[in-house]
Amino acid sequence: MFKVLICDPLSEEGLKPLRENPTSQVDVLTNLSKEELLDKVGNYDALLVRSQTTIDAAVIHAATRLKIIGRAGVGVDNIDLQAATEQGILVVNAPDGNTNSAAEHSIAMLMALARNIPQAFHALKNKQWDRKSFIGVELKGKTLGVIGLGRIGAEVAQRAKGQRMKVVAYDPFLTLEKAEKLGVTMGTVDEVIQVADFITVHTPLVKETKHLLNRAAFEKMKPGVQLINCARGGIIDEDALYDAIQSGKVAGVALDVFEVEPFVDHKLLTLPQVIATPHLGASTVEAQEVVAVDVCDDVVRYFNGQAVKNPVNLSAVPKDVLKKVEPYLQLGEKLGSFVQDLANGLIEEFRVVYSGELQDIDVSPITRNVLKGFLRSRLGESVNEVNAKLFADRLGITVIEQKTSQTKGFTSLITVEVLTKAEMRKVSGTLLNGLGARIVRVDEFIVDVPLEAHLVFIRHKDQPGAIGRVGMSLAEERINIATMQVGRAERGGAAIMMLTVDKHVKAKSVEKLKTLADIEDVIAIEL
Ligand SMILES: NC(=O)C1=CN([C@@H]2O[C@H](COP(=O)(O)OP(=O)(O)OC[C@H]3O[C@@H](n4cnc5c(N)ncnc54)[C@H](O)[C@@H]3O)[C@@H](O)[C@H]2O)C=CC1
Ligand SMILES: O=C(O)C(=O)COP(=O)(O)O
Repeated sequence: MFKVLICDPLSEEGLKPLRENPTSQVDVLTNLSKEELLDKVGNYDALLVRSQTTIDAAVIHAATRLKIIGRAGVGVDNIDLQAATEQGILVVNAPDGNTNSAAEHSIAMLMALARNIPQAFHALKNKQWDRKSFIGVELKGKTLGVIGLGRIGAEVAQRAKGQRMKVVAYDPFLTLEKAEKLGVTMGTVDEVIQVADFITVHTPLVKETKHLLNRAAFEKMKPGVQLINCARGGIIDEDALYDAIQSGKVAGVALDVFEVEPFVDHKLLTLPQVIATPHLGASTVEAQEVVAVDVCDDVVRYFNGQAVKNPVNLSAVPKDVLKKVEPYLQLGEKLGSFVQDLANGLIEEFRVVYSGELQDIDVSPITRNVLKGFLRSRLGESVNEVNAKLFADRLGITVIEQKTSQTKGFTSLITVEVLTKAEMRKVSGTLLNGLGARIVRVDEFIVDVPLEAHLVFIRHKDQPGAIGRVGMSLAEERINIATMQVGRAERGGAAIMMLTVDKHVKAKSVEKLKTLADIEDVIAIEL
């Protein structure tokens, strides 16, 4: 059973994946004060929010059993991602569900701004039939500057072209190919703001975009420019904006987002040139349903042990790739755990080699699981796929992911190699059709062993009686052998036994096995 706390209003329809999941308990507690949130968050495994609840480091530190934070929307600037990652908390969002709604809202704001619709309506409500004060401008033939041409920016650009506007855009991460496909002219931020009649921003709020439109930027803009911000408060410097409106440089502004939200009183709203909505870009029935379904789906996937679709603090993997790597996640974790039991001493290098059908796809989710399995045995349960790489970095372990065309006859093969000052240990595994996860090689020995809970790895001399003595010794401890594989490098030389047994082999039984003639090393492995 996992407990989910929902802190901001989410679509009830969208909560179905969670409500229908028999192993989840959902508590909807909106409008909690910071103190109440700090007090309650420690009881939950999952936390779902929109933009209103701030998940800062204090909340994360109080969230001692939290495993996943779901942001039912795009922007994660209200979540301390660094603190979440360090604590091994996965953050997921819903990046696609509200694109259309946010783009439509931006266009609605653009048109309302150009034709003074809110101001005119307000006058009418105040019983004034005033046609002179609200003469607008046409969009046709005007230039729209789009800053940030991602999902929403691109949709806005396309719609603006439908209004016969010219579109120029700035986005440092956009390929020319995509810009060409959208039929948009790209430029630097200065080039864009110098030619635009209307400017709309669609970037995330990050260090680089904080006050991107500041006093210096306003000076470069055309006199009478109009601005739209349906992305994040803080991309436009509100104090500089206020002054630019007062000076007449900026003729109109449409704002859906603000530097501090929520508020009831804002100095920008005292100006007649400013129209505004209270962060409504994503507030449609359709968007809310989809974003809630998307985060709830990911939460359920997470607790079912499946890879999530929209991770924020892990690299995202496309759906078709996820489908291919998913069956290997558990194999990866078990191989990591296995090789940890084999290797002694300070680890210098940790290499995961992929071949066969894994050769051409993004295997990073598997590598994270291998590393998690490996580090968990050393550092405990606090290690997970979210923070495994961070822990490896801190331990000075170099993690290398490698691909090779050498399949050794398997459809796919994962080999984990661990290099310490003293030795190099390696183990290879695969998924065999109908037989599940198998270990197929340990160091230089070929084996075929199911990856089961209790394993015993024995190095011995290839001499008559060695196998029998091991069997007898385990029988005396009432440990039943389920399967046994024997391999040797050469007749009479170094050899190994790989046993799967029905119960945990305790340290004293391992020590007893080590005293037997021709037995060189014994390792009990728990997966
Ligand atoms: N008002 C509302 O209710 C909503 C607001 N949003 C906000 O809209 C923004 C954009 O969302 P999406 O388009 O879905 O995100 P996205 O990630 O698809 O697009 C963001 C774009 O900004 C670009 N970018 C990043 N740094 C930049 C920089 N320094 N200068 C210029 N461009 C830069 C990226 O390359 C990317 O193309 C986010 O801040 C999001 O939080 C999203 C949905 C609803
Ligand atoms: O998705 C986003 O980034 C938004 O800004 C939407 O915010 P909301 O979920 O409506 O509080």
